[in-house]
Amino acid sequence: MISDALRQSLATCPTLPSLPAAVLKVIELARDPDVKLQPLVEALNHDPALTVRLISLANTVYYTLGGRPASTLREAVERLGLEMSVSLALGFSLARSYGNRARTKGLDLHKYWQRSLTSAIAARELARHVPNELDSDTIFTAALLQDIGMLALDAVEGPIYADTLGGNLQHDEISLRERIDLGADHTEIGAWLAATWGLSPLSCEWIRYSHDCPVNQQSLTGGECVMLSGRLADIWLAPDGHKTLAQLEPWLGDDTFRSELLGSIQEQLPIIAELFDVDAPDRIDPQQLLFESKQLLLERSLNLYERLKKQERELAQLRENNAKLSEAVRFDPLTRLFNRQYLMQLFESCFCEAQSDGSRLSLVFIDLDHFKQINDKHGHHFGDEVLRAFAKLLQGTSEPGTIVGRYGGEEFLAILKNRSHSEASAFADTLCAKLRDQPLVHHAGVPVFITASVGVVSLGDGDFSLPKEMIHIADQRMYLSKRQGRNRITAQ
Ligand SMILES: Nc1nc2c(ncn2[C@@H]2O[C@H](COP(=O)(O)OP(=O)(O)OP(=O)(O)O)[C@@H](O)[C@H]2O)c(=O)[nH]1
Repeated sequence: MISDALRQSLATCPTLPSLPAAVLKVIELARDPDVKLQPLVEALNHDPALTVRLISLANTVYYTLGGRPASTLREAVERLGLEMSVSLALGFSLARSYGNRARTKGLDLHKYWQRSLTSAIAARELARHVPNELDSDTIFTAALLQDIGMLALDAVEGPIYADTLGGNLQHDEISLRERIDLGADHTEIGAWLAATWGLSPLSCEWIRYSHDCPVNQQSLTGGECVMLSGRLADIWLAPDGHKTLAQLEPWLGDDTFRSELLGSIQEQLPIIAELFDVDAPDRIDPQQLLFESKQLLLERSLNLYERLKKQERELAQLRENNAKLSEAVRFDPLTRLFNRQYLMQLFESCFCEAQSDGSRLSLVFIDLDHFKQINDKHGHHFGDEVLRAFAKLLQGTSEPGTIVGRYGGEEFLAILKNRSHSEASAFADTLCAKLRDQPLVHHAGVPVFITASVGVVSLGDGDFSLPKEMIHIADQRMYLSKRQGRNRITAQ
């Protein structure tokens, strides 16, 4: 949005880009859909300089196409087409009134006109090359005037605008700086100016959105041809043209299309530039530029591929860490059985389930006997080995569905879902029998037998209202086994 203050300055600025009466008349006439050629030619005839230029443009190779040269303005306008004639009359008079010489500070007018003309040609050529039927002459006008707001800002804000433009900015960066420094960018001002001259609403809209990014990749609209035109012009005017070309890749079709497009823009540049008294931008080598832009895109996609691979590796690592973390949350690192915390969670849910559906539930509390002696006698490391061996035995003795885990140091729990008290006692018997029958481990080739004190409890043994009450009873029964001499099972 243009601020009121800026709008006021624009409205009263005496040096704002302006059009001679003849051109304003021509614009007004051209807006009439039934416009006749004669009054338009008459209006243009009031400006001899314009007349000469329009005739000379109509006689360039581009428009003559082998026919006889145009000698009158009428013939020239017929050949150029109405919209094109209006557009050129407009451009000529602006260039004439505003000059195009390079200045030391602020807007470089020569560069300005080079970009405007290149954009206009680029937009028109693009419109001609895309399959859609587009009004290439109106597109030419909008592209030619897309930066006209820069002339206006230069006239209104002189020194401030010179600072805004300082620092060798890219064109997109200029728009951004204008919005920051002046509250509006030159496309807004340009559209406003074009409207005051009576240009069609469509032309004003295309100027306003000329610096946006096109949405369609398959079939460009007129406005989108204008949007791409300034960027196409930058292929000639900004450094690293191949980078600009690479950025335009999504909209410019295949290599043949691109090569033809660049070739035809390049062909017309000197003709139009000469008419506007501007040096044509340095020639580019379309093939070389296409090659470099393809190389760049290839490099980028390789980099992208590398980055993708790196991200995939990071994701895999993250997943692995996550899995380790969730394992650490559930498992005891020494025995690989469930740890106490997770065991309690499981037991609580088994307890609640059994309470609610009346199913059976039993608990076996196991404490290895004289474990301190094992450590003291053979070392802590050997003690660890014993704990691992017992965990393996416990797991091997359990039926599928029995939950076993390490409750603490040398204490273990077995949760037997849907198992009666006698079934749990039988399980404890089998376990203790195994311990008695075979050595759990060997130390230096010598068999080491371990025994355990066990407590068994079932849900039906008491009026348990909390899971911890049942564990407490199992623990007490295990202690009873200890007190009664160890290596035994207490189930009552
Ligand atoms: N090697 C090893 N020892 C452990 C581990 N956790 C606990 N302990 C040891 O287990 C021993 C338990 O000793 P106590 O509580 O006195 O029990 P105990 O020697 O088995 O005697 P009773 O239970 O009365 O038969 C302590 O020496 C702890 O250091 C472990 O992860 N590895």
